[in-house]
Amino acid sequence: METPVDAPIKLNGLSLGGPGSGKGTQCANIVQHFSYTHLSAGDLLRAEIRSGSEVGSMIQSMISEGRIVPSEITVKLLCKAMEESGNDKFIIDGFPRNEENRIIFENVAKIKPAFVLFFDCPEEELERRIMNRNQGREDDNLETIKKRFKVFVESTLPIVSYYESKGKLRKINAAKPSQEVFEEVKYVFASET
Ligand SMILES: Nc1ncnc2c1ncn2[C@@H]1O[C@H](COP(=O)(O)OP(=O)(O)OP(=O)(O)O)[C@@H](O)[C@H]1O
Ligand SMILES: Nc1ccn([C@@H]2O[C@H](COP(=O)(O)O)[C@@H](O)[C@H]2O)c(=O)n1
Ligand SMILES: [Mg+2]
Repeated sequence: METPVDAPIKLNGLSLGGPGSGKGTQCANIVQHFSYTHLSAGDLLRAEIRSGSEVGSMIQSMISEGRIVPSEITVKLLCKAMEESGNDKFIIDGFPRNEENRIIFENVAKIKPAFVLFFDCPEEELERRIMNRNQGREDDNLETIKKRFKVFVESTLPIVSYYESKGKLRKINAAKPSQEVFEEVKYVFASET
C-alpha cells in the first residue's frame, strides 16, 4: 500500500471503547471545544457504502456481521479524509480495532497517536445505549451487538493494552452521564494539547 498522506500529521488522538461507549458523542463535544477534526472509521465506512463504490457491498456485509473490514480499505479512507480536511489535528474514532489496523496505520501510513482516550463502560450499559440509539444502523440489533462485543474483547482490547504499555492510554469512566464524561475528556485535553 502506498503512503497516502503527504502532509506531516502533527497531533493525533484516538478514541477507543466498546460499541455504544460514547466515542462519537464525546468526539462531537471535542470538536466544539478544541480545534480537532473528528474522523470516525465507522462513519467513513458507512459513507463508502452509500457512495455505491465497488467495495461498498463487501463493507456492508462485514458491518452487518460486526466484523472488521480489511485494514487497507479503512486506512485509505482515513488518510483521504485527513488530506481533505486541511487540518493537522485529528481525533480518530473507532480505530484501530485490531492488530492489523494498528500495524498498517503506524507502519505504512506512518501515523502514531500522541494519546489514546479509552471510554470504559460495562457491557450491560453499552447494550442499553445501543438498543436505544434509534439511528437506523443495521448493526444495532441484539444479534449483531453480541458479535461486536466479542470482536471488541478479542481484537480491540489487546490494542488498548498495547497503548497502555506505551504509556499513551487515558482511561475514562464512560458509565457516567455524558457531561460528566466530557469533564474527564477536557481534563485529558488540557494536558495533551
Ligand atoms: N454518557 C452517556 N450516558 C448515556 N447515554 C450516552 C452517553 N454517551 C452516549 N450516550 C448515548 O449512547 C448511544 C451511543 O453513543 P455513541 O454513538 O456516541 O457511541 P459510540 O461509542 O460511538 O458507538 P459505536 O461504536 O456503536 O459507534 C447514543 O444514543 C448516545 O446518545
Ligand atoms: N476500524 C474499523 C471501524 C469500524 N469498522 C466496522 O464498522 C462497524 C461500525 O463501527 P462503529 O465505530 O461506527 O461502531 C464495526 O462494527 C465494523 O464492522 C471496521 O471494520 N473497522
Ligand atoms: Mg460511533
